[in-house]
Amino acid sequence: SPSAPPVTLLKQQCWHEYPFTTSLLQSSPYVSEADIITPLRSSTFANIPTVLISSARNEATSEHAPWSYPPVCTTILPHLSTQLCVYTNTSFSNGRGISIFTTPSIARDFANLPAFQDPAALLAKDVNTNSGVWSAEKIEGKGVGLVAKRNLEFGDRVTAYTPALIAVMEGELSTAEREKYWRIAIDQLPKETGEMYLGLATVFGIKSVVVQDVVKANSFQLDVGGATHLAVYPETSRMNHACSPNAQYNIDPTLLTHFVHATRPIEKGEEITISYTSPLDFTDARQHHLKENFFFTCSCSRCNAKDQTDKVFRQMQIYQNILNGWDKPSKATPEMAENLIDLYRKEGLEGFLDIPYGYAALAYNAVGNTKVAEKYAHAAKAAILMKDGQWTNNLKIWNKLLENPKDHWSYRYRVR
Ligand SMILES: C[S@@+](CC[C@H](N)C(=O)[O-])C[C@H]1O[C@@H](n2cnc3c(N)ncnc32)[C@H](O)[C@@H]1O
Repeated sequence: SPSAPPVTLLKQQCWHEYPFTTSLLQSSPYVSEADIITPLRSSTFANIPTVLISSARNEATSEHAPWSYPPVCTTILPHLSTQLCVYTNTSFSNGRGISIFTTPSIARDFANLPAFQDPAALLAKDVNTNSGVWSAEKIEGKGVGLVAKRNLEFGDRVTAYTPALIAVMEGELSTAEREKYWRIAIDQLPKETGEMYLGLATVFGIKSVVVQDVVKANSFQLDVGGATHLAVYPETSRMNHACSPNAQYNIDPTLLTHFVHATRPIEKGEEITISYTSPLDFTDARQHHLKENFFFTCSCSRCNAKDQTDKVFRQMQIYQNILNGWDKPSKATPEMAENLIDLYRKEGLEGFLDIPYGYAALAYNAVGNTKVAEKYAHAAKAAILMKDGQWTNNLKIWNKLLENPKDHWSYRYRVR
């Protein structure tokens, strides 16, 4: 009979936890209100090592390949024990260009990615091509947002873009120093890309630190070379937040590309939204996160129906706890997993269905119904691909079950 180590196995797999570790729209720690109140003074530079800026506008030479200019670097920073430099490739993706502020060693990691090594890889996936399904328009109370130009179905692609700027997270430079480097990064970009960047929304509207202000309002987290970077995708950045978003995003780190897909039918003229915070949280926590990090008060349908939303969320947690418990006897049933799926749908959480689909796959397998278990394992995989992309380990969990559901630890576990 199959071995049954479910509790520890689930813990190791942590699959029930991953909604809380999704890479969210990232609020940058840079630029604080203090920067507005206290004008930047020369004393800000007091403890900063002398900056070695080479002439940034030299002719491109193979000496710096794949970078179009000689890297512009700080001195070795004490805590990082390395320099940080601006690297720009102006011909990246058919002349869209890209600038990266990172360490020399991580810059080499970037340069080795398929995004740089294999331009056909971006073309093959139609990256940086206008999908024609959205337009950027003014939305009452939200600034600019993306609106559907035609009806969209589940799974339709909305956007796929590479960033204009990627900057490593560090706490060593002062706001003024950082701005100096990041400004070079933007100035070295092709004109159109640089202008698009500088036209994006800001949080504080402070001209002297505009490059960081744009990052504050618009960056996504991207992990490369073992370090967290902030990335700004100008077109995608126009997408506003909703706690029941109709689109879901994932970032492919090998292509540096941010993909967005529709998670339910979207009508022509409807706003296309993603979630900036975990929608699997109580309303106060979501509101707090949005206010603290993105400086707006969310008035989406779920926030406006706080009592109802929180009541449903509580019920979802109860179901999930039962379905995730593998002690016997158990109250978990396939019907409970079906109810959980319904609640996710009713709350407009179609982009997060990988979780209840996963519970359903296990709940059906646990009573020996391998056919329906397989159906839900496939559905969980499709949802994971949309939410976490193809590189996530979470796919392996369901591939394992699909190899042979009868050999899986969960098979008939609750009827034995
Ligand atoms: C990434 S930008 C989104 C695009 C932005 N609306 C623009 O005009 O470019 C994030 C900013 O948009 C605004 N925003 C996003 N979602 C919103 C919402 N649901 N309600 C109000 N403002 C929102 C906030 O000012 C937030 O800091």
